[in-house]
Amino acid sequence: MTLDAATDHKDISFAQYGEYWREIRKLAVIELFSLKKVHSFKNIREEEIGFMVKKVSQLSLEHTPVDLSKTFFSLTASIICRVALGQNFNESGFVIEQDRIEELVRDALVALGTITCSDLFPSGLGRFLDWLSGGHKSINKMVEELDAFYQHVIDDHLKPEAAGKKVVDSQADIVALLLDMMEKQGKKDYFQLNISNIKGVLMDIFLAGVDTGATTMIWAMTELVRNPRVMRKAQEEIPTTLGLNKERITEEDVEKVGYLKLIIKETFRLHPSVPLLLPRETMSHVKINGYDIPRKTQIHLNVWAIGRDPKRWTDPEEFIPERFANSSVDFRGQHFDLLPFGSGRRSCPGMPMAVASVELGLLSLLYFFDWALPEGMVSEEDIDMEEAGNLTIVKKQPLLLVPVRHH
Ligand code: HEM
Repeated sequence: MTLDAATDHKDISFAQYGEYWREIRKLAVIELFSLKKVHSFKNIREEEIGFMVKKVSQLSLEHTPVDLSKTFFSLTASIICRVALGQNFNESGFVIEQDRIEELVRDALVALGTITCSDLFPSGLGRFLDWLSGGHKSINKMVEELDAFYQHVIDDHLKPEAAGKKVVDSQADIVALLLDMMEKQGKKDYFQLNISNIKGVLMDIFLAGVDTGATTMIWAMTELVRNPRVMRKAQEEIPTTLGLNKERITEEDVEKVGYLKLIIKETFRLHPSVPLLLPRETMSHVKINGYDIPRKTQIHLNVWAIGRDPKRWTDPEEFIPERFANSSVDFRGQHFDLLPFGSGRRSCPGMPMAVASVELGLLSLLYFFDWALPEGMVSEEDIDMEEAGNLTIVKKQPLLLVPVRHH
């Protein structure tokens, strides 16, 4: 389900539908993803990353490899659960296991990225073939489970005792904000935010926010261990800038460490987590590079290939963060050579939130630990770089590294 699917209003016209969608997106961008809002969740990010460092520290005593893929997924799922739902995995009474949420998010993304028979044959034939293959059953089951989870969280927010947690509190979570918007909305005839819309927005935030952030951190750490020169340079700069006596890293610290920002840009270039962005549809006939593209053609933009295009980048397959040192190229949607968050009206509204978590997460792991290859792996070249997925691209094999706490 996407924001588009968040409306039950089946009897509205195409124009009204567009207007309806724009309203939800506008609300989301202004109310949920503004810089002020992102800043208000700073404590949550810092606290969750503190928990992650603590867990990795405990594991470092055993001198055994840590599954960083799992660690990063748990981190982003915990942050999104707190920011969006006000649900803290570290507190008791959580209605669904953290592992199960991660599993559902992964399965839902695979299902969304899979071309079904109904996509190819939108008539009854496609639906019949899907029914025969049984694929729709598992998707329905997954959506039902997530739906029940969101409903539970919404019911919790509607309880009288939750009233104190309302939006007066600058840290109110996204469900509280959406319920507040619903309560205060005016009476436009076709745009009425309802509970289904709220679940749709939550579904979008979950599917868009958990996997992408984790994937970016996994690839960044993978590239760092595969490129010891870059890792050394980062690990020299960090203590020189921040000193050695910090008990925890804050978002203010991130601003002081310039090389880390270049590393993250380089990771976005080589490993954009949504390699084909979201599909677009042409509104009218257009000609691009001499090719005729008819109206209503679905378009996929391959930002993965653009990031590796030798006409645009020197040594495109190499991980060289310095290429951005004296360059104005940025990933915020203005430079078409680097589009990990897309561009234009459908670009990622969660970008500031995502970048804040990725920077802080990586900086904390680099500040407190050195990272060694697991036993049996002789050189960095042994690290598997195979990619998997469809809508989002993950590292196929989990990233296993041994943390060595250095201060
Ligand atoms: C490093 C992490 C992230 C990356 C690389 C990323 C990337 C993207 C991309 C490429 C798109 C499609 C843009 C387009 O087609 O032009 C997108 C959409 C979206 N992202 Fe992100 N994203 C990240 C994190 C997040 C987070 C943390 C959230 C929410 C908290 C989020 C919320 C969304 C939403 C709601 C959409 C759909 C917007 C729409 O339908 O118009 N993203 N993201």
